[in-house]
Amino acid sequence: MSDLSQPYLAQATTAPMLPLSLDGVRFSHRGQRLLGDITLTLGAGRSLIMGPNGAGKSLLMRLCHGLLTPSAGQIRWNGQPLSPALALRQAMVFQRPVLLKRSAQANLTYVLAIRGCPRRLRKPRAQEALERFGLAPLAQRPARVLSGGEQQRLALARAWLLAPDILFLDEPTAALDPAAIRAVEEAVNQFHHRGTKIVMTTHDLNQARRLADDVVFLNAGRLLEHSPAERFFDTPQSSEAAAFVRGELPW
Ligand SMILES: Nc1ncnc2c1ncn2[C@@H]1O[C@H](COP(=O)(O)OP(=O)(O)OP(=O)(O)O)[C@@H](O)[C@H]1O
Repeated sequence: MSDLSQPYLAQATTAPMLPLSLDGVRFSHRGQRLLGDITLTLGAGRSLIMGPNGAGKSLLMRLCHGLLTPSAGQIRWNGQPLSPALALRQAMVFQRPVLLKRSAQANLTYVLAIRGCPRRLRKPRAQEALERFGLAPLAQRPARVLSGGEQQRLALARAWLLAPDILFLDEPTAALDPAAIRAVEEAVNQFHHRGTKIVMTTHDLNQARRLADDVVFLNAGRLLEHSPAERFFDTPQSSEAAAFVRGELPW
């Protein structure tokens, strides 16, 4: 009997993916520079991307995840450009998760099937993930009628089965109530304790204080600061970050 808490690995490569490094990364649209030039290195741990509305947080994550292509500059994973094999080793969870019109359990067995997990292992593995994220009683419920917090945890359970080296989360707790926020934070920490690199955006300063190992602070498409969390919150280096930490920049 295989250990269901261990990931089903179908990766073609297991070479370390970190550090994630951005060198002069720029993103322009119709001649307007929306982000740039970003030079940044992210190592292990939980990196929280913060900044006011429109700062470029989502753009930065989408570029790193490979959903967008930089207009200039380079993104490297341990020195390598993103390849299809490396892309399989990262996952992204959005504010409104994209779920299949099937049961919660079937959303999970589906990704296992796609990744080549043998049929007999799919349901037990899906069940383990549902239990891990407190969703076991909802296994047969259509995923799309789950509450916002439940959908978010289902998206995390699905990511868990993919055993990503890197997990990107774009405002995963926006519009959730405090209990649901805590549940998502606990889920994020389960990934962290498994050794998954977390890159996450949030507007919630308290959440960032609870989760962050380091903070990337963007304002108006520019990188103003990348610091260990304690330093960012205690002695922000720029006046913009200081205003943001005091809650004086519009979110
Ligand atoms: N695909 C795109 N095409 C054109 N403009 C875009 C595109 N995506 C984002 N933008 C613009 O780029 C800027 C940064 O957007 P982004 O979504 O990254 O901000 P954000 O920091 O995540 O903001 P918020 O906190 O409001 O979610 C915004 O002005 C946005 O309108």
